[in-house]
Amino acid sequence: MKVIVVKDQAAGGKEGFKVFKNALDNGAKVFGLATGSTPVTTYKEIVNSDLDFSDCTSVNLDEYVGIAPDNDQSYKYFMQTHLFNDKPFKESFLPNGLASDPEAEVKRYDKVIDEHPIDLQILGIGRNGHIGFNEPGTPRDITTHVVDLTESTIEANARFFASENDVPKQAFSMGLASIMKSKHLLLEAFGENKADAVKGMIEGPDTPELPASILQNHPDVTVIIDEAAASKLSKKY
Ligand SMILES: N[C@@H]1[C@@H](O)[C@H](O)[C@@H](COP(=O)(O)O)O[C@@H]1O
Repeated sequence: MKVIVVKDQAAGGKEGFKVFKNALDNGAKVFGLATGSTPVTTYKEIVNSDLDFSDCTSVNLDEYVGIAPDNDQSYKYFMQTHLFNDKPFKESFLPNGLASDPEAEVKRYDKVIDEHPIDLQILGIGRNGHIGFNEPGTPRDITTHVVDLTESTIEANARFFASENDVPKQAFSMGLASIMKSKHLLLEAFGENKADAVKGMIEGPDTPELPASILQNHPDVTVIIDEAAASKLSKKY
């Protein structure tokens, strides 16, 4: 893993932007995208740049079950407002939170990923070490699936909703096996509440109990963290 420690999230956004620019300059056409507070500074740098994705495809990591794409809590809405309105892609894929047949939706999304191999996938990390919505204990050979969200994730994501009760209890998520197939991975983490997960991911045992530790097995991972998220690492990077 290439670990880059920056002062704060704003600086992290500038480093993240460089990774996107470099991928585009080297011919990347398919970008795996993530939501949450973590990637927003990277998306902001992209929006304020002259990077052009009109010839590219995006494939998002996850979406809540039961939420319509135009609902302002959907990940689709998040992507529109934080990136797509300013930087349109040729085509953009997300799981459909309203799919009436979840099994068929899972299959459809696996096909999307197979037909659009991801060149660069950006990831955040949950406080419990989840990536996408692959919670602790998720089998590592899993592709797209429906996840029952853990209490820790529901509580952490409640800040985006009126109350904790409004947070959906399930989500569609790209699986760990799908994520690991991406050519290049960029994981960002900012803030002290990510420090334990970051330590486990980089220095801890490679275990399904900390899903992000699977990245230790990927040949091309860039990790961008701020000083607070790096504060529990024993090695200096
Ligand atoms: N499914 C998302 C993840 O993709 C995200 O990385 C993580 C961290 O969120 P945040 O970036 O807001 O800290 O939580 C959510 O549950």
